[in-house]
Amino acid sequence: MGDVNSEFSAGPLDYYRKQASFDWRKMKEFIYSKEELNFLKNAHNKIKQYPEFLPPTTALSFDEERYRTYRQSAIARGHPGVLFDEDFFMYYDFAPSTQTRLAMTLTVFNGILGAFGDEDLQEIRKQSEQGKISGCFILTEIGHGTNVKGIRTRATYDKESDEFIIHTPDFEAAKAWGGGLGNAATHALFFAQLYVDGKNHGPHIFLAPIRHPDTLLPYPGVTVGDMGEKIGLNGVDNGFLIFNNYRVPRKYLVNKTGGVTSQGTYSTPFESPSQRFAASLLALSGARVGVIISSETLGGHAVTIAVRYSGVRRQFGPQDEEIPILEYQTQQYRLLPYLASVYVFKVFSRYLKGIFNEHVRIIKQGDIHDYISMLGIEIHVITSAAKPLYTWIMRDAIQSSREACGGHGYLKAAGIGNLRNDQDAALTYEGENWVLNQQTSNFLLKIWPSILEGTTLAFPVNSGDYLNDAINILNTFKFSANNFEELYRLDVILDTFKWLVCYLLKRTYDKRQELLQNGANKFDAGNNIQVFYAKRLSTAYIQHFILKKFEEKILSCLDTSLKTVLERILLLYGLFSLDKYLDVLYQGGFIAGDRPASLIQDGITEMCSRLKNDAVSLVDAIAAPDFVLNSVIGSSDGQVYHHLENALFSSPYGTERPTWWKDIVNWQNIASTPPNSKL
Ligand SMILES: Cc1cc2nc3c(=O)[nH]c(=O)nc-3n(C[C@H](O)[C@H](O)[C@H](O)COP(=O)(O)OP(=O)(O)OC[C@H]3O[C@@H](n4cnc5c(N)ncnc54)[C@H](O)[C@@H]3O)c2cc1C
Repeated sequence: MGDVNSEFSAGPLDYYRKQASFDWRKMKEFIYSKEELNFLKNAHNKIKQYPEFLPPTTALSFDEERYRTYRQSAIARGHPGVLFDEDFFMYYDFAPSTQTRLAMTLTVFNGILGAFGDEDLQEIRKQSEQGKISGCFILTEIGHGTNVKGIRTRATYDKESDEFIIHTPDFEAAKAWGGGLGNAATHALFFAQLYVDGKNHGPHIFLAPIRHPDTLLPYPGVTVGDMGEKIGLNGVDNGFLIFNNYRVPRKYLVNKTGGVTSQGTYSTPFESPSQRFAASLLALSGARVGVIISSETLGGHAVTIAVRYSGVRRQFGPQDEEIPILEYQTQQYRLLPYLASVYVFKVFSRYLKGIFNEHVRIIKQGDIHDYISMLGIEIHVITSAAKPLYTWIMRDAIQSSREACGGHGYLKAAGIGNLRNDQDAALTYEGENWVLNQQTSNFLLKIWPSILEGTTLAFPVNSGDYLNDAINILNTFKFSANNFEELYRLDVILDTFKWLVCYLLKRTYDKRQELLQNGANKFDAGNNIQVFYAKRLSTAYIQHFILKKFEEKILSCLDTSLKTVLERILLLYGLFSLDKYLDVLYQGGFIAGDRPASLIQDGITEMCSRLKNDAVSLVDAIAAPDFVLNSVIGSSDGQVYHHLENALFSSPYGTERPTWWKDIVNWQNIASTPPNSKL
């Protein structure tokens, strides 16, 4: 299943499959490139051959889960181009712990060495690519995460020995959370404050060998351990790392953004420390693109399970016969806007991956300043707003899917709980969502005065072109729809978002000026505009761009049946998103009276109802194979009760009497046991 050449088994989902207005195979081929479909098909065929990738038959202990993930990672490493592909981020559809591990140990570790390390470090990168060593990347410390400038690990240059002395002054300065570090990493890339002759040049990236590759024992001067059990992603060995005056050669400073000569002279190609720092952080955009694709994939799994279950599960009905719960307006509202989000996000992630890869290509051919070129900055601004939006909406998609499946959705065998726990970490890593959003809003606030002065700003990938026309948009744009026919036009929704961005930008900027004029310092003024101003600005900015890219995708569609359903998807996603801004639309006078809000809200339920009969085929087009979804209630044959029965009867806890059954019979013995006595 999942392959365009396969058929679904006949069963309870036929009712909806027969009503679909389009061919799910054509939709699949429209959303994914041929290359990606081939990759996924080969990857699925391959992993099916390994028991490590098949769903476990019993619950795994912490150590078993670790070992399983490690074995999966090793198998994936042994099949480059088949099970993972660094360039295309295509391995996100199965085994979230393994993907995360591979992303950190291969994509990020090798990517940073490749982009920022000079010739001396390329040998280490090659060894990592060949699997001779295992890397990790650690920015975070126990006491500092988002505030990278506040980290306290020190790297002091020692001219006598031509080495850096790496030191962790106390536990709060221990490097923390490194993925792949807890059990396995032989090498760590990490941020430390660079000191030369007593002067601090700020956080720089260093490399250190930390464990012997043959014995995995830490080198003297290194203490390394595991962060312990987490609420998800337990296959990933997130670790901590402490250095005790540990020495590494000078060449282990990853030096393209700033280096030290053997005479102890520091130099950087950048004009200011803040530019240098920005360039090293901009390089992390790639990992964010990975998180974006991963969360849209996990959200897609959850929505697939819930839509299929809703097509089969029946409760109540107008007459004797019960109806599928997908027929209920509430069920549609709880699932279909998220299904639409998954579609819109899939299209945007693929676009983002494309511009990111192109940027990396430019950097590889150009020089280090390309990181802070307008293209690099625009990509950073886009990923900084997209990562929070994707991960929050997919969190809601997974949670709503869980609830929409009722009690059975709460079973581990339903497959949604694991998705929720594994996806949850994405809200925090690669930039904590609330803080990351500020990167986008800060950039927009910075350019607002130039916009007011009439300077034309260039956006290389056109995410904010319309801002050059902001004054006109604010003065002339008004909500133009008076009825559904006028509302269901893509330009109406896109224009509304343009207005929202301009209005929120002006409002956020003005609010900050007001705070400053009332005596607030810059730090406080920046903090006190976040909740209802800057955060919503950042989100509106990316919503507009995502919608624009989906509209472009629709325009490229030549199949009328696909086009109609894609337009409905865009309208549903757009209206669902706009509903969250109704207060702003009223405040700014973009809409007035009760009609526009009713139109938008009725439009949402109307679009849900129009997409209802297509929902099962829409999930069929994006669904992972059954063995990947691993859900008793969400498999493609729709045989919910049959799979549920099998699961209950084959469970070791199913029909067996527990080994401690005598204690149930003689419960009074337990109750009368004196406190503190041994079991
Ligand atoms: C599963 C997992 C894997 C990870 N893997 C890695 C890894 O491989 N390498 C690595 O280096 N790190 C990794 N991390 C760490 C992760 O990157 C950090 O947790 C993240 O950057 C947030 O930092 P923090 O935990 O110190 O939170 P803090 O920065 O302390 O933030 C805590 C809270 O304070 C708020 N806050 C902080 N500053 C501000 C501000 N200026 N304005 C408003 N609110 C603010 C935040 O929004 C957040 O809610 C991982 C984390 C997890 C959970």
